[in-house]
Amino acid sequence: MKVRFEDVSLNYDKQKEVLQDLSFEIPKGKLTCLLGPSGCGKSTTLNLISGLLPPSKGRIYFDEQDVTKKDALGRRVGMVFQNYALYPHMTVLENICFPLKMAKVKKTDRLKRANDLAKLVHVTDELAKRPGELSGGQQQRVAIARSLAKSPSILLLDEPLSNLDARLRVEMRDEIRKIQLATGVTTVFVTHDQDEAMHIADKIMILNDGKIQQYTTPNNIYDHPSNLFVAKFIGNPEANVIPLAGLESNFSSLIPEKALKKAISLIVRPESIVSANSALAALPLKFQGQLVDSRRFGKEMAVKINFQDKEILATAIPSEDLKSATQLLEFSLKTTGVFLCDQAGKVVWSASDERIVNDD
Ligand SMILES: Nc1ncnc2c1ncn2[C@@H]1O[C@H](COP(=O)(O)OP(=O)(O)OP(=O)(O)O)[C@@H](O)[C@H]1O
Repeated sequence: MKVRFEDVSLNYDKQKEVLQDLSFEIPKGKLTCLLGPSGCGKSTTLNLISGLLPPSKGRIYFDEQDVTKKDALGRRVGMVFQNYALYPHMTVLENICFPLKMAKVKKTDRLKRANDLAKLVHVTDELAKRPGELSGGQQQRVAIARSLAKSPSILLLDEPLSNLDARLRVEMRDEIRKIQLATGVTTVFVTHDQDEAMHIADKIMILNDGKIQQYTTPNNIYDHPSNLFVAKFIGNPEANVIPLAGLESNFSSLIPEKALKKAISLIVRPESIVSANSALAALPLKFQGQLVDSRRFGKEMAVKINFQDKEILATAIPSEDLKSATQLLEFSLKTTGVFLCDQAGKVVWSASDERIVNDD
């Protein structure tokens, strides 16, 4: 089932619009992540899809059917929340069966379905236990099985992994992806964790302040951010932002004049700064900066450089190229992860495709 929003707005208090004129389509059978900082409107968007909240304006479609006025039950969505919301007095089997019991599905049929789902989410050995006897990860598996029991049209997951420890998060993240691929259910997954979204999603919608910043594949988001917000929000450590004033002449042979005129900042990912003599230095640019600090964390390097009176971070300069504590470092840039943006934060040039993006 695909989901379509047409100019959807929402306010909770009839004053400030928490979401403003959202129009987008969530593709059928794919996993889409809603990603953004706290308060950007992710859960509100999810609740509009589920029917728990009616929009203040606009229309919502499931395939071609207008569901704007339908409630959550009528939309047949499955929901999983971060706190699992399992019934503590019921066994795992009873929890998974519960939605089917409410729907008056025959006992033999619901037991078969529950057993099939338990197998899918790997909780077959826990069926007789109560939620209190399970780990967080196991509880979340049961919650997912329960939400899938009635073959929902869409599965909605609201920060489902945030109560789990780091290792379990990664394990469950991969597990959810496998379950989604095995069932083919259209899934919307809310997270504020970019790593989670990058690993699990077919498409990522980045929200900020109630507006869509960019909506595309994880690789596109990383390689071709549409604006400064996305470029800084995605990528860890964060991209460096350097004022372009005084550097324009370095770029004049590389960049069309029109783009250069508009550009005010250079955005460079830390891994895109390389030693000038490196074979990876793909752009015909050379800069000098003062080494401020360097640290190695296992396979990772963190080199701080004072450049244009600003401290920037480089993670791809090898320790062999660092000779003295305060040396002048000559560095260059890779073609990937290098962008120019204008006053409004819009990316107007991207080194990786050497074309003007957003040329209007
Ligand atoms: N029931 C409500 N009444 C009034 N304002 C609300 C309500 N729920 C959310 N908001 C406001 O709407 C905005 C979006 O909230 P929402 O919960 O959708 O954000 P979010 O991106 O899911 O945040 P988080 O990651 O912190 O859960 C926030 O400014 C929030 O304060």
